[in-house]
Amino acid sequence: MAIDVDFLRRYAGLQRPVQRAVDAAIGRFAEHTHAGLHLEKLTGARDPQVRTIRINDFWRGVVVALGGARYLLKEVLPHDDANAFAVSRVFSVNQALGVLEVRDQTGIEEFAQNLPAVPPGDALFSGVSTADLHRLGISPQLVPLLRRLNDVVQLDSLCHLLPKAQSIALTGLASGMRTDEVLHEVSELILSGEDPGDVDIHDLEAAARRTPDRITFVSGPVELAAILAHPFDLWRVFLHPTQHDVAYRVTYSGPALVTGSAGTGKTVTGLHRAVFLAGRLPDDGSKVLLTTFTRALADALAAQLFRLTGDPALRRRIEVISIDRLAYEIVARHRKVNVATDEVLAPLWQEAATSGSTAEDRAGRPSRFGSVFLRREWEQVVLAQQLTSVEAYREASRGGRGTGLRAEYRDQVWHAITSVTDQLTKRGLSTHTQLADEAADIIRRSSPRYRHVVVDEGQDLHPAQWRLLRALVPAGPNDMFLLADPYQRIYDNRVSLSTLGIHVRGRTRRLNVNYRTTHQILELSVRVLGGDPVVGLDEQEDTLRGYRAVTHGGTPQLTAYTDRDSELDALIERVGTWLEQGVEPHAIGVAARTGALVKTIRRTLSEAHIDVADDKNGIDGVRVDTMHRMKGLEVQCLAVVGLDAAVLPAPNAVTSAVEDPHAHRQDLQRERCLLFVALTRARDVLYLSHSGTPSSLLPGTAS
Ligand SMILES: Nc1ncnc2c1ncn2[C@@H]1O[C@H](COP(=O)(O)OP(=O)(O)OP(=O)(O)O)[C@@H](O)[C@H]1O
Repeated sequence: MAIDVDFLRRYAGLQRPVQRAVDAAIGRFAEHTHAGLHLEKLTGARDPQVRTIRINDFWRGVVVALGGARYLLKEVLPHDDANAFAVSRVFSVNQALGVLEVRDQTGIEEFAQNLPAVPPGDALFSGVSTADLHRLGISPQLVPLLRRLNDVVQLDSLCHLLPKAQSIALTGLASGMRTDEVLHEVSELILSGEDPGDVDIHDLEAAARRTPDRITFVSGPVELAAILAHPFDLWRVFLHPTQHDVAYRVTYSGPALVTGSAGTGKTVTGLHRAVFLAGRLPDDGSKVLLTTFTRALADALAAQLFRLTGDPALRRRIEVISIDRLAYEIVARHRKVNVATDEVLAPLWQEAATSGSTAEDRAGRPSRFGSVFLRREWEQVVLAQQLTSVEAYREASRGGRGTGLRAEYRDQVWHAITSVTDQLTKRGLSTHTQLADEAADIIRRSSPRYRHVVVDEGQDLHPAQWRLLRALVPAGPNDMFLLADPYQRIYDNRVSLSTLGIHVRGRTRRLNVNYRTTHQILELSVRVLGGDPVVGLDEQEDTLRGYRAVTHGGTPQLTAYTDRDSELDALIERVGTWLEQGVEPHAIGVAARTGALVKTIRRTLSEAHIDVADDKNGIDGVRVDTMHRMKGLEVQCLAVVGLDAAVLPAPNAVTSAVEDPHAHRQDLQRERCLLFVALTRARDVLYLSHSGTPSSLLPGTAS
């Protein structure tokens, strides 16, 4: 049995007793078809393969016979609507794309009757040959009618009755595109450019299997019940053809990298991959590691995994844990671990920056390096390359770290760094990055722990974390499945996987369709990025060509206030309106650049009696967080506030252009990515505000 996405959407909206009646009817239907009983056909049906089944006195299901004993559950509708639907629809295979299509045949016939005759030579498609229409997947039965259209207004009315692919193709042709351009566009939009292989227009089942974004096959009642239990989570069941192909490919000969910008379903694809791999593991205790950047994201992954598979045996084979936690646990099995928190580290770096030796700058003045510079140098150069001596540091390449450092500066920087690391050693403290390398060493000395690893949010991992991941799984087919978006890199880790022994060449795939945000929100978010090229984990320049959203909505609103108080008053009103409109508190988010501003907003909303979420204490409410902590999450309505020139880009996170122009550009780009991450968390509604001068990162303001 197969299920259509329309059926599931409709089912989700039914009252529970009706849902139960649907469940029972499907059960009876399955038994009857197994017993070889046939459903009664409808008189006057345009397509003899369409039938209906009784749910109760008021509701009926619409079913399509795909051939053999296979049936597609297409719809569930009130009695009369179900009959009208079933009588009018025709199911067929698109001869160009191989996907299953449905058209409103009765509607098309009525349309044809009302169409005025067209004088010969004046027809809309007179310049397009029948062979070309065929090549584009237009149903042969439609061609005589298409020959009678003489303008795009008529075409628009007809398109509502046609399958999506055919309506896209005809609209493209009517707009003056060439046949090959239209074919390319349709194939991209419907199949993501995949080759459908040999198409048999009589094989409805094969066509249904080529339509995984609309149709899913279930193996039996258990799987069916699991799907019906969560009808809103369409992602669990319907994957876009590219997502499907990427997640369910039987073998990648080595590490595979899936890129795609915000909301393209990387996480969803990674979850499906983890389940697919787990399902193929022998029952000998082997495991899949599913890991990500932070604990909050790992918790979100675990919750999604729980919804994706109800099979406890499968779930046991997938370990979901953040990379920091994993490193900690591995090391903690060998020695007592105390993690150096930011509260401990910040003053240490501050002290290193303000005391210790100085070197002379070019003008002969004594100079020191700032704490942010020193800390980044330690993480991005010293720890990244595992440098353990000043000699090694003097020789090290500082690729991506801005202008060069003279030898005497390097000695000074090394001295400052060791003053901090000595302190850490003395106090028995380790940072997460240090723990990752220590854990990698431990694993290398023992043995790999997993058969496969799946890594989400890979763009922000540190080389030490990649070394750990590499050690955790033996190199070979399907060893590593990596998901990353270089446009969402919001920390400073610039990694080349190949230098870390992770070779993805020839195994990179791209997802382009954004399922989360509206076209309007995406358009604004992409403008924030500013068009500077970014380099991915595979060292290739990334591009946003083809990146698009499938839904439309209102234009994001940017509002200016003279001061913060009025901005926050407006925020209270905005959030209040969303709540009044029935948006659940946890589906509302508020993001700001700094922790201080987040604190103020939390307090302000609480004082206005709006519940604010508190994960630590399990309190549900509006999620108010920094842009960094919004990474990977999504909400229905989002307010991004405090977008003032003085706050974004954050002055303390951007090296001055005078000090280091290269680092300055990189820092600005990172701040842009951060704003991009924040804006793309919004599903339906995005509200932006600032006090005083707006941030230069907002489109339309000078940068
Ligand atoms: N094939 C699909 N059908 C329906 N919804 C989908 C599909 N794929 C993804 N989605 C939905 O789109 C949203 C984004 O998916 P997901 O979080 O996997 O994207 P992502 O690429 O990991 O995003 P980001 O990088 O921004 O965190 C989710 O709400 C998800 O349920």
